[in-house]
Amino acid sequence: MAVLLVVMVACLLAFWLCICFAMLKWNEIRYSRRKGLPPGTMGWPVLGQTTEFLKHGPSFMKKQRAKYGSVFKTHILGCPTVISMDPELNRYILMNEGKGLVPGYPQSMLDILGKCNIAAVHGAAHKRIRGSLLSLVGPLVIKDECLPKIDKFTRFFLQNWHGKTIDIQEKTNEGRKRIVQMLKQIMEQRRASPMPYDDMLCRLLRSKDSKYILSDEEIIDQIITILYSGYETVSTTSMMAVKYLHDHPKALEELREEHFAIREKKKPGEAIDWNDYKSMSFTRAVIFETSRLATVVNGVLRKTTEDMVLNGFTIPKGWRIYVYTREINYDPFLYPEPLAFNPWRWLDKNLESHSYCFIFGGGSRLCPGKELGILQISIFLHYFITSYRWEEVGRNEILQFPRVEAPNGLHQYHLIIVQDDDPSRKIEVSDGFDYELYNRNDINRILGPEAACISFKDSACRCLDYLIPRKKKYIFTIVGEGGQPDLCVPTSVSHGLWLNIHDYDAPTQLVKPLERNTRYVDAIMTVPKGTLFPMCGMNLAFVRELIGPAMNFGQYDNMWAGWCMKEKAIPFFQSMVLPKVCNNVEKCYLAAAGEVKSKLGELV
Ligand code: HEM
Repeated sequence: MAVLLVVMVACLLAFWLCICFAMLKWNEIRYSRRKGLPPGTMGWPVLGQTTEFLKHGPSFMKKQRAKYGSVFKTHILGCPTVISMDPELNRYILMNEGKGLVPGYPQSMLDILGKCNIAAVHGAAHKRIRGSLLSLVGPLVIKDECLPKIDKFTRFFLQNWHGKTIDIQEKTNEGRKRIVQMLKQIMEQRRASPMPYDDMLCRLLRSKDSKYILSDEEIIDQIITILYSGYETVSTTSMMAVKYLHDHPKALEELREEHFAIREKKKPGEAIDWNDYKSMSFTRAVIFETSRLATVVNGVLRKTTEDMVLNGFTIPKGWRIYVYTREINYDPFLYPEPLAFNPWRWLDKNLESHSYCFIFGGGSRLCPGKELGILQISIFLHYFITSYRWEEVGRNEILQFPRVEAPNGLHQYHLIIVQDDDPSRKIEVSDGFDYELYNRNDINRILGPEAACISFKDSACRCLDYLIPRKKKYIFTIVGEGGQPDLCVPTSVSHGLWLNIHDYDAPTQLVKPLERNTRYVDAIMTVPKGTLFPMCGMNLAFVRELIGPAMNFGQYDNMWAGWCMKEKAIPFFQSMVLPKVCNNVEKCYLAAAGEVKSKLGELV
């Protein structure tokens, strides 16, 4: 019987492998009928290599380049695509739009930005929309109109950041429909109002230049494009600049000198003017180095409108070309020691304008918001570094692909603070912590009649933490005046032993996460898997996923109140019957732990 089963499984596996192989082969043959295509593989039918591309990003690109050279074919994001990592060809494509090339951005992006947006149009329509956009954000306008507003806004925005944890790259995700509706309403109000508003929308509505009079639909798409294109690039570059400056004190020191020199010439509260901005040469260098090293834009997309011969390969009509410019940012010939953050290299002005600097694109689609973006980041850095010293909280993960992102913002902790004394007293928590505060009244309200399981005569109220469902992998409990649990090595449970541990209060612990006592007492104890280990719930850290609901604290008041609370847990314990073989305490514990894990696991 077992042999038959093995044979059947092997046959099924072989059949499945044959199908996969046939599908891959069929997809390759389908495309190989076309002559002159670049080398490369098209992956699976329909899906192509999208999964590998999105999962591995830059390393996928490098691997393919090692196999096939700087120009190769693939199938990503629903479209047959030629990827060019060849600087010369990239430059040619950017400079020669119109000769069989148009923007090739995915439909999903065009759906957000609208069919009149700048990336959806080409030829004369592109010239007109781009001209209108430059009349809003071009260098002349930003000097006279944008700078004073950006200065005022940034000063206001940066007020009261003292002691706070800030997510500079805060995420916003508004649906197009809502924005369109809002813009339509505002446009109606503006038209009906005699008030002279002084902003981009108003200038679009009352454009005096007949070349740039846009329809309502075009105005809406133009505004959404500005919001979309200018938001993420500027916020991500600002976030990364703050990160790099934090990691490179010499660069920060030089930047501070530049900005304090500007402030010294000014009265307190006086705004930045154009000359001040123009004197910020090291700031500009920091912004360029940040954009290069972080590579906020990996490349741009184009589409062929006819069969084209590029670098000796024929690219069929309708194929996408991913002009992948990321690698050029790390070219050691252009940027010696390319992985080092070295803003000083940009003080040589020729670097900004060299032929292969594609940080802001190139050719007829060179970023029209380039100077506006640099101005916004410069003003932000000015007020930020002249007003604050800052500390990075924890070791934050930075994702590089498909977009540069700090997925957890600049927070590391989410605090559940349980106040166990008089609930009429209000605990003051400093600004900037990501926290929830509960007192006895809150616990009574949340748990209703079952709140009795949390005693306020002792310290059991801290166990409320475990009852609040959330998807955190680690739980740390720190008692007000207590020690410091430590999860700096892979650990399932770590317990503050109150031995030579800093006697900090909890908030101090949080702001000094790296401060550790080196005089550890050699008191390591190995607890075998599956053994019940009684311990106190204070100053404890554990991996929630690993420990599960079988966590049990030795003292009565530290018993995990969750056991009593969950409606499912009560009947479970009432009806639990252990097998007869459990004839000693240890066997009973183990059997009970097994039952808990299998039947109450879902409660974690
Ligand atoms: C650090 C900041 C920025 C970076 C790194 C950046 C980068 C780029 C790049 C690489 C392109 C070329 C796209 C292509 O060729 O298809 C581009 C185009 C564009 N950018 Fe920016 N950008 C930044 C800031 C801004 C800002 C603040 C705005 C706001 C107005 C803006 C608006 C646009 C628009 C509308 C286009 C399309 C131009 C066209 O198709 O003619 N960008 N940007």
